[in-house]
Amino acid sequence: MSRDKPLISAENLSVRHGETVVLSGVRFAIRTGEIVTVVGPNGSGKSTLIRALIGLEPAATGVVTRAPGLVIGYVPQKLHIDASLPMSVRRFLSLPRRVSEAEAEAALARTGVPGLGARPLAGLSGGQFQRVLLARALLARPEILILDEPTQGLDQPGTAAFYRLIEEVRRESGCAVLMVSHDLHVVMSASDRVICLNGHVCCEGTPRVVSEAPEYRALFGLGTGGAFALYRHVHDHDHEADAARAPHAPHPHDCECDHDHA
Ligand SMILES: Nc1ncnc2c1ncn2[C@@H]1O[C@H](COP(=O)(O)OP(=O)(O)OP(=O)(O)O)[C@@H](O)[C@H]1O
Repeated sequence: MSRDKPLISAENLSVRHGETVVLSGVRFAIRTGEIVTVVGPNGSGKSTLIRALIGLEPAATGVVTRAPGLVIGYVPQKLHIDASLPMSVRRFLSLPRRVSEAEAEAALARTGVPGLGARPLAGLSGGQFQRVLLARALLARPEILILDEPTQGLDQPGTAAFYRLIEEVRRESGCAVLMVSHDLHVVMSASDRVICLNGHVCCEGTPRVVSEAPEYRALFGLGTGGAFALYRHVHDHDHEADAARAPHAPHPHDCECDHDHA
């Protein structure tokens, strides 16, 4: 696959849920080897963007293009497992492609949960389950890994280890990584590019410096980071055209981007 051609791209992408415009005018591209992180407040359309890029949500306007035959390893934000489902971790790892015992165990070891193969899927802790989901995604040998809030359920050391693992996977396999995360200060050090979403692409850029700043507290209420001060902004959108955006979504001018919307 050419390094220059995007693996996935979108032009003027809008997505509706019913009458509500959840995303509007999104331009996006990710290329081989890049780690791109999507951040934004709750309800800002992050999961919707991911799902639209994969083809799980139809575009209301615009177009999404995926490289022909692109192998995607997707870890969704939520995967409901019926507690009565008698499925072992080992069997789950063989869906949809059958993998050998050795491959399955290597993947589990890689993601920090060796020896879990015989356990019932429904009996795993949240953190173990996330790691098993990642193991399954890696077994597909993806050209792009797409992770929607992959560290939910992981403790702090687990979160840091998870991002180190993602970087390792990228380094070794050269795959691209697209993820949604709220762990901004951790993500900042591991991402090549950050996209701030707020119903549209509010700003995007390369993380430069890690610092403490009030913007992050104002936006996410967590009091750490200040990651929004780190973005090198590309201000390529028209806030006047946002009239039709979701009424419940945060107003674009509420976005704590480090630039002047006037
Ligand atoms: N299937 C659906 N039907 C109707 N509305 C939906 C549906 N899925 C999402 N929405 C709405 O679309 C908006 C964006 O949702 P989305 O899940 O993409 O946000 P998000 O940024 O990923 O949020 P979070 O950080 O809470 O995960 C929200 O207002 C949500 O209520």
